[in-house]
Amino acid sequence: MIKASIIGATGYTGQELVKMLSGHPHIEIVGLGSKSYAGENFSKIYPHFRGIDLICENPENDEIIDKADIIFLALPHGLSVPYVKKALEKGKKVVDLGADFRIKDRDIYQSWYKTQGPEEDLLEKAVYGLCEINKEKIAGAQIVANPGCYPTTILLALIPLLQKGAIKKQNIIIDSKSGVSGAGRSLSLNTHLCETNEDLKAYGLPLHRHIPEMEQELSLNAEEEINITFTPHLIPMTRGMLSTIYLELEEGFTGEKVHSLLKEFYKDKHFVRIIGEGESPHTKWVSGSNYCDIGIFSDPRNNRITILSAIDNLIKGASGQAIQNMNIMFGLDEKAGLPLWGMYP
Ligand SMILES: NC(=O)C1=CN([C@@H]2O[C@H](COP(=O)(O)OP(=O)(O)OC[C@H]3O[C@@H](n4cnc5c(N)ncnc54)[C@H](OP(=O)(O)O)[C@@H]3O)[C@@H](O)[C@H]2O)C=CC1
Ligand SMILES: CC(=O)N[C@@H](CCC(=O)OP(=O)(O)O)C(=O)O
Repeated sequence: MIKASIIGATGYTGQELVKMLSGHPHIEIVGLGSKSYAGENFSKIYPHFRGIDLICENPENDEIIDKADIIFLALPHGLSVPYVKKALEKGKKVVDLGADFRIKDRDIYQSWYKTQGPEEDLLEKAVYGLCEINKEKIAGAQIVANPGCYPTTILLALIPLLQKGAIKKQNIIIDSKSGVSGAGRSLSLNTHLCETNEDLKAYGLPLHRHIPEMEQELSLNAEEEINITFTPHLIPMTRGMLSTIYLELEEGFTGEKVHSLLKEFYKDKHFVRIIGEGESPHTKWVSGSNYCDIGIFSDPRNNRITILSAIDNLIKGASGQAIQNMNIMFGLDEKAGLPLWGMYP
């Protein structure tokens, strides 16, 4: 069995990791790191885990890293570096769910996140963990930077189209919606029931911190500097994310061709489902699952297409993708430990 520790286990993504890893055929959970609940039984924090019998421990004690083969970091950004350093020194593998290792240009990271981030030599070791695109690199990585939730929906839809030259590389406009669990478990007015229920708002304007992550990966795949327009919205749902992407077609391409191109690109990639042309994905179809569902609408009057991409922000947008990355890093079946289907209704 491969031994796993989760640091930040008491957060929303942390508890999703516990849920899926505890049913994983090749994994034994050996450590749950929590500063606020060290010494407490995990099921006391989350009673839906009654019976799991795992005690949280202070993540600053080296033991949590020493006894594991893989460490999942599910911490707010700015906190991962010391844990990653320790893990790498001890020859362990790491999947970081936060943003600290995603952006390759340190100056860009520091200006958007207002925190130091990793030094260049450490940063260089990290692979961007978008499983369907970077599988070979992930397989050889010791540290994987798990993508952000919004970037997961958007990059999975756009990268194949940029690689095949199907869309104009500029003037990409994206409108995304996220459930409230995307903001994590900590209390804030923004996530208060009375403030979010029956409300719909854009936030993070004018420039949300996921923009540089998306522009980095899009530019890499387009071999040209790409700037996007991106507006995220908060919707009164617990989980789920839908991105609506407006694109101009390159000459010779139609919505139908783009649909076929995406189908072909993802035909052997289990967790991305290209649905019928003219069909909109639902967040409910992917809720509780590791799927990303992508739909396409043609707009021939304007020579545009609209792409819709849906995930569960806590699964494909975070903990499910993190486990998929771990499976690739250890040469396991990519689907191992991940739910076959989501929750419905
Ligand atoms: N929620 C989502 O949909 C997604 C989240 N992410 C990213 O994943 C990471 C975790 O997110 P999420 O689970 O939502 O966050 P939560 O706020 O729900 O949980 C964060 C966890 O970090 C721990 N923590 C907080 N401060 C410290 C500290 N100073 N030292 C050590 N541990 C600390 C807390 O545990 P304790 O107090 O018990 O120590 C808590 O369990 C973040 O970087 C987030 O941006 C990525 C994609 C999607
Ligand atoms: C609804 C909500 O607040 N969502 C978060 C996205 C969380 C996330 O997954 O982003 P990182 O992994 O990059 O931290 C936000 O917009 O900041």
